[in-house]
Amino acid sequence: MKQMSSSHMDNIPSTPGKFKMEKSSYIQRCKHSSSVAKLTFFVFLSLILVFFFKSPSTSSSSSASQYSASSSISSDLSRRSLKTSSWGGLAWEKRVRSSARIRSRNGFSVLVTGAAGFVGTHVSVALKRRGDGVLGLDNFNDYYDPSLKRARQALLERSGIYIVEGDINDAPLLKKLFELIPFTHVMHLAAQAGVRYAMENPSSYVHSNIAGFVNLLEVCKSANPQPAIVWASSSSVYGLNTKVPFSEKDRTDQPASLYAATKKAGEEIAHTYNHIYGLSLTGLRFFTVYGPWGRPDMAYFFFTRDILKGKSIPIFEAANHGTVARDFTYIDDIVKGCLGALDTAEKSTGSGGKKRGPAQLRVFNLGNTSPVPVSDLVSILERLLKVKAKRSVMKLPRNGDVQFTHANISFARREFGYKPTTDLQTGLKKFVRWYVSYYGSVKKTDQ
Ligand SMILES: O=C(O)[C@H]1O[C@H](OP(=O)(O)OP(=O)(O)OC[C@H]2O[C@@H](n3ccc(=O)[nH]c3=O)[C@H](O)[C@@H]2O)[C@H](O)[C@@H](O)[C@@H]1O
Repeated sequence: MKQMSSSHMDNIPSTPGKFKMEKSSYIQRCKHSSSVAKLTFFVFLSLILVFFFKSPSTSSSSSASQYSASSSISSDLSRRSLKTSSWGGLAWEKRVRSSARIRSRNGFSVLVTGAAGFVGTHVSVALKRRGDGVLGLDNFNDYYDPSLKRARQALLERSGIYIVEGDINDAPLLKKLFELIPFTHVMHLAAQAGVRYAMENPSSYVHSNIAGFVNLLEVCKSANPQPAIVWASSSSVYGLNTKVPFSEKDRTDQPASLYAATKKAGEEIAHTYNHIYGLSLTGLRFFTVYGPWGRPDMAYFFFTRDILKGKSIPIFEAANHGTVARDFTYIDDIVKGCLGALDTAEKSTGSGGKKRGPAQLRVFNLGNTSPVPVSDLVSILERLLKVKAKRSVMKLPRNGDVQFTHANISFARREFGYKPTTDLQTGLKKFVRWYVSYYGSVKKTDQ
């Protein structure tokens, strides 16, 4: 097994694609047209295109709300992105090759989807640091502040990692990447995350976590060689289970949110592609991952922001004042788990879309094994920020949250020595240090 490197980045500074309009080519063509009829036609066409691309459900800013677009529009968009997306060309291919170049003996070449995301950024840096070739893929959607994703991208660029801007639903783009690079592994982290947002925008979960995953697997199964795939599932698949700690052997057929249901669907889809095509697939059930460069939609992150702003913090509690708790897991421990899973992933067995023998299929819990009540999380933040939180205790809303998570990690420990070492207090200290350095120490930060 390769050495696992830690990814301390606390001190250094998934979803429809982006569509760039090529208005100028139309304008130029209009200029050179001798026929008035042609001119009128092109102006008309341009107006339609401008209207189409600027309409709220299809704007190039890839807004979170656009996911509610109908499936016919989104598949139409995927096709359009081929004509208008900015990838391709010799300079682009050179950047792709250089980023994916392996720099250590027996190194991997890894396609990291969701590379501008929280876990994706940390995993990419750790892989690069140990000499693996890393190519990122991300659509930079605005489910949360895209400027944070751009800052992570800048961080990766400084490590020599290029992020291709595109969507996992874009099959021609994925095929092109596999044509250029014989990836040994795919670290698939692009997803629509967040439990509660699934009630607001269900189709974004289907688009990224189901359609996008299938699209990626379709390309991987036809690639030659087929890569081994490690991908992000979620602790939320344990749903309404009450037996703790959660073991991989437990039932996962009672999801409490559509998010959880799409991750569970991903696990079943993984089974199918493993069974039919011989793809090596490892799903990682992450337990509430937190840390520097984290996701602003997660409680520890926006609690920090709101405590500093003097805003009140909604702390959920279950019926009869029941404790709501999470097995919060620090990002560096998760990175070690991801690398351990990659290092022990066996090769896929198929080629040219045909299975040649049985392939590895695994699912692991990656948690911290010590659940902490949300109210204790707030107390730790108060101490670290030296600000008293305005607590507003409220009933756990019925929007997908479960009361309790707790990982049994013995399988990951046995298979690749996974052993989390960061408790919540230590991890949050690193997060707060990063938060203050990133957003400034001003208490009334506004992001
Ligand atoms: O473990 C996982 O698989 C999941 O972990 C997190 O989901 P969650 O644990 O719900 O994380 P947060 O949204 O940060 O919530 C943490 C805790 O704070 C509580 N909370 C959240 C929001 C709020 O306003 N108040 C509040 O008390 C939640 O009920 C939960 O117990 C991530 O958001 C998911 O993407 C991920 O898949």
